[in-house]
Amino acid sequence: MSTAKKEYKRVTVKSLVDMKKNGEKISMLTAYDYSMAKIVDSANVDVILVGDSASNVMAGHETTLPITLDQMIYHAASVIRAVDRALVVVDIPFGSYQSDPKEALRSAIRIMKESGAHAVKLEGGVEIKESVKRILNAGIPVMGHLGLTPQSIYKFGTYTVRAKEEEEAEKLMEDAKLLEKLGCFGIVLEKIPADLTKKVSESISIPTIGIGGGKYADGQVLVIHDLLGMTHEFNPRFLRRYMNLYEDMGKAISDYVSDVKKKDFPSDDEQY
Ligand SMILES: Nc1nc(=O)c2c([nH]1)NC[C@@H]1CN(c3ccc(C(=O)N[C@@H](CCC(=O)O)C(=O)O)cc3)CN21
Ligand SMILES: CC(C)C(=O)C(=O)O
Ligand SMILES: [Mg+2]
Repeated sequence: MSTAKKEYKRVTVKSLVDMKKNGEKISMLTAYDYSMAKIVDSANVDVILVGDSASNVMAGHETTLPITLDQMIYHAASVIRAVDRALVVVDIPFGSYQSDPKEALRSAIRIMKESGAHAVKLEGGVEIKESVKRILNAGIPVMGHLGLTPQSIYKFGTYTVRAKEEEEAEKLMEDAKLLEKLGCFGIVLEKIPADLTKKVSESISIPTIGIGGGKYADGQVLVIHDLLGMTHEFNPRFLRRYMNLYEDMGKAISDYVSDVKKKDFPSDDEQY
C-alpha cells in the first residue's frame, strides 16, 4: 500500500482540473494529524482536506464555529509533515475571513506560511467575492464550498438538504459560476440534490467535489473518521462506512485492559 506513492507525481490544482477534463473522478478525505495523514496519503487519496470539522471530530465541539485559526494551522502543519503526494487544502475557520477581504487574505497567508499548505477553502458565494479575489490575487489557490455550509448553521437551524427550492438552486448555480470566473480551482457541494450537482458540474470547467451531492460530482469527499466508522452517532444517508472502528477499537482496548488486570500483559517475552 505505502509503496505505491512513489509511482505518482504530486497532485496540483492543475492536475485536478485535468482530471475533470479526462473524466477521472477525484478522491478527497479529511485528515487532521500526522499519523492519519500518512495513511491517507499513502493510499493515494488525491486531496487531503484539513477541515474545520476538526472542531467536531478532534475537539468535541457541537459545531465548526469554535475552532480558531491557530488551531487550524496546528492541524495543517501536522498533516503537511506527513504528505508526499496529495494536495493539501485547509479550511479557513469561522471568524477569520468574514469581517473584510484584508482579514481574509491575512488568514490565508498565515495558513500558507505557517503550515505549508497548498490551498485554502472558504464557505459561501457572492457574499465572499472580494475576499476570494484578494486571496487569489496573492497567488493562493482557493476552493469554494456551497450548499450546506456548516459555518452558517445558526442561520438555517438544521442540517437538511439545501437548494431544493428553485430560487436557492438558481443562486447556487450563479455562485458556482462566479467562483469559477474568479479563478477557484474547485468547489465542494455539500448536501444538495443530485440533479443540481449534475447541472452545476456540467456548467463549469472546474471540478465539483460532493459530500451528499450525489454521483454526478467530479469527486467525492468524506470525513475520515466517518468512513472508518469512528463516529458511530453520525448517520446521514450520504455516508458509506468502510469499517466499524468504534467497535473494533473498543474491543482491542478492553482486551488490553483485561490482559493487564489478568496479569497476562506483559509476558516474559515482553519485558527486559
Ligand atoms: N463527523 C463529521 N462529518 C462531517 O461530514 C461533518 C462534520 N463532522 N462536521 C462539520 C460538517 C457538518 N456536516 C454535516 C452535518 C450534518 C449532516 C446531516 O445530514 N445531519 C443529519 C440530518 C439532519 C437533518 O436532516 O436535519 C443526519 O442525518 O445525521 C450532514 C453534514 C458535514 N461535516
Ligand atoms: C465536510 C468537508 C467538506 C468540510 O468542509 C470539513 O470537513 O470541514
Ligand atoms: Mg469545513
